[in-house]
Amino acid sequence: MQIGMVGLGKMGGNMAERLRRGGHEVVGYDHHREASDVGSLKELVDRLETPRAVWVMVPAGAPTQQTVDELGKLLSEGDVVIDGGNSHYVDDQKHAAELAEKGIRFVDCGVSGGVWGLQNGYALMCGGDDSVVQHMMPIFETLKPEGEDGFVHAGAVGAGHFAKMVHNGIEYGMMQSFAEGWELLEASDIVTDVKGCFSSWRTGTVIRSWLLDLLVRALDSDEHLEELRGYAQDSGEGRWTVQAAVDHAVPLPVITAALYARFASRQEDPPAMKVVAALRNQFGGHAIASAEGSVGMGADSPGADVTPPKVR
Ligand SMILES: NC(=O)c1ccc[n+]([C@@H]2O[C@H](COP(=O)([O-])OP(=O)(O)OC[C@H]3O[C@@H](n4cnc5c(N)ncnc54)[C@H](O)[C@@H]3O)[C@@H](O)[C@H]2O)c1
Ligand SMILES: O=C(O)[C@H](O)[C@@H](O)[C@H](O)[C@H](O)COP(=O)(O)O
Repeated sequence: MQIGMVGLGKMGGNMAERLRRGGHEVVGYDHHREASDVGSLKELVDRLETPRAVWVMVPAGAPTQQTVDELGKLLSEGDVVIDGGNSHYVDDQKHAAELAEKGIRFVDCGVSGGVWGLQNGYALMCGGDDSVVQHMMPIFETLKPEGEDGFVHAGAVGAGHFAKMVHNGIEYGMMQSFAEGWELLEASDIVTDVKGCFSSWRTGTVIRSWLLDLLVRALDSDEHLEELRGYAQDSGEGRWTVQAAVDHAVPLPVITAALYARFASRQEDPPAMKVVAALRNQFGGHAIASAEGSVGMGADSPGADVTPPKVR
């Protein structure tokens, strides 16, 4: 099958390669000219035979919106746009409606597998009409991992990215759980081979998993993660998962805590904890750490000369 790929970065570049290896013809376009087969989105569209199929694999938000807007002007009735980036499912519903005005069909496709997908295949979660999903099946079959699993047509437009969003929420919780277990083991004196524990858990245990394999891989190159800062970004999926949970009144304490742990990781000196320290000092005369780094009540500490209330 012939397909256009917009965005040839870590994901789109490897996906184009996997599709080519699978016998498909791929025309790639990226802002970075050296990675591209064509010089513009218009040229990409002109190179494809109708009905055309264009896979969008650029960052979610403005880059995806801009690409969908431009494709809406360039494509024709019967053509297909697939958004494989980590877009918010709410955006899918808007994009599908905009493209439908010209008879252009839309599929949202959550993609998982990261930079390992070229060799392992990409897990795919699709949303859209059955007819257009069936039409694109040769592409999905080549991208997905071998075997029966690794592909789902999750529902109507938006369902693919909704499923990917929840997948990523689970990913946040699992990673945070490994992280906390690792910190506790490192802090203890009892266990002297922390990496050995994680490595041994890869076989036979209840928690054996790909994330565990990847953690052991990271520890193999930096056993105590001394080369890293404890700083974690997020690109939206966790926030949207928590927002959807609020909308549906579904309690997600683990995923929410994992998201908040990332926010906390970016704070050098957490402002909220200043309030907690100030209040402990006010009511209990408890020690505070000064901005300069010393710890203590200080000569002018209110706790130093306050007579505590009598306990009845
Ligand atoms: N990296 C992952 O593990 C992973 C996994 C699944 C999904 N995703 C999603 O896939 C998408 C791409 O991720 P990535 O990791 O390949 O990012 P990336 O930054 O490696 O690549 C994005 C590419 O898109 C190009 N680009 C940006 N805007 C463009 C535009 N308007 N027109 C043409 N090209 C444009 C950039 O030049 C870049 O080469 C994102 O939505 C991301 O969230 C990433
Ligand atoms: O399933 C996957 O392949 C990953 O989840 C992938 O989608 C990507 O690595 C996330 O974009 C990271 O998301 P955060 O930046 O929110 O951690």
